[in-house]
Amino acid sequence: MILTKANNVFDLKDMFEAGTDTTFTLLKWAMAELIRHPHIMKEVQEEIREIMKFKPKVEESDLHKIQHSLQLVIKETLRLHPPASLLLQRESLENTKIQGYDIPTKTRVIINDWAIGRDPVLWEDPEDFLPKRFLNITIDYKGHEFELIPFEAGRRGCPGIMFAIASVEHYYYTDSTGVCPVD
Ligand code: HEM
Repeated sequence: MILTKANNVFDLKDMFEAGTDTTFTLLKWAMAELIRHPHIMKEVQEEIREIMKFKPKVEESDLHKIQHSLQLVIKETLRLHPPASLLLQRESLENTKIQGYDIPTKTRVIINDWAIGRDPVLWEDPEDFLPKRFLNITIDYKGHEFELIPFEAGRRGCPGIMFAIASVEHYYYTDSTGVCPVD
C-alpha cells in the first residue's frame, strides 16, 4: 500500500500549532477525567508527592522515576480523547486495497482514531475511563500497535511524542506538588 500525506509542506507556524494545541488538549482532557474520577486523581497525586517529597524543584530526572498512575492516565486519555481525532489525511499514490476495500489512485484517506479508541471489538468497556486496563496489556502510543495511534505511525508519525508526554507529566508534577518548574 502506498499512501502519502495530502499536504506535505510544514512551516514553523505549523510546528507551533502541531505542538501546542495538541499537547494542551491532552492536558485538559486528562484533567477533566481526573476531576470526574477523584479516586484516580488521589492516586496520581500521592504517587507524585512520594517521588517529590520535599524537593524544591522538579528536575528532569524526576520525570524518569516510576510514575505508574500518571502514565496510565495519559495512555487512557489518549485512547478516549485523541487530540488529533482524525489524524492527518493521506492520499493514495496508486490503486490499492485496504481490508477488502478498493482505493483508487489519488483518493484521500481519513483514519478515525477517535472511533478506533472506542471500538468494542478492540477494547473492553470502551466508554469507561479505566487507566488500569493498560496494566495487563503492552499496547503503547508510540505507533507500534494500531489499536492506539494518537501520534500516528510510521516514518511521518509525530516527531514530538516525547516532548508532548514530558510536557504533560511536568505539568502534573508542578500542579500536584506546588513546587517550581525545572529551570
Ligand atoms: C499530545 C500531543 C500531540 C499529538 C496527539 C500529536 C499528534 C500528531 C499527529 C497525529 C501527527 C500526524 C502524523 C502522521 O501524519 O503520520 C503529528 C505530526 C506532527 N507533529 Fe505532533 N502531536 C503532538 C505533539 C507534538 C509536539 C509537542 C510537536 C513538536 C514540538 C509536534 C510536532 C509535529 C510535527 C512537526 C508533525 C509533522 C510530522 C511530519 O509530517 O513529518 N507534535 N502529530
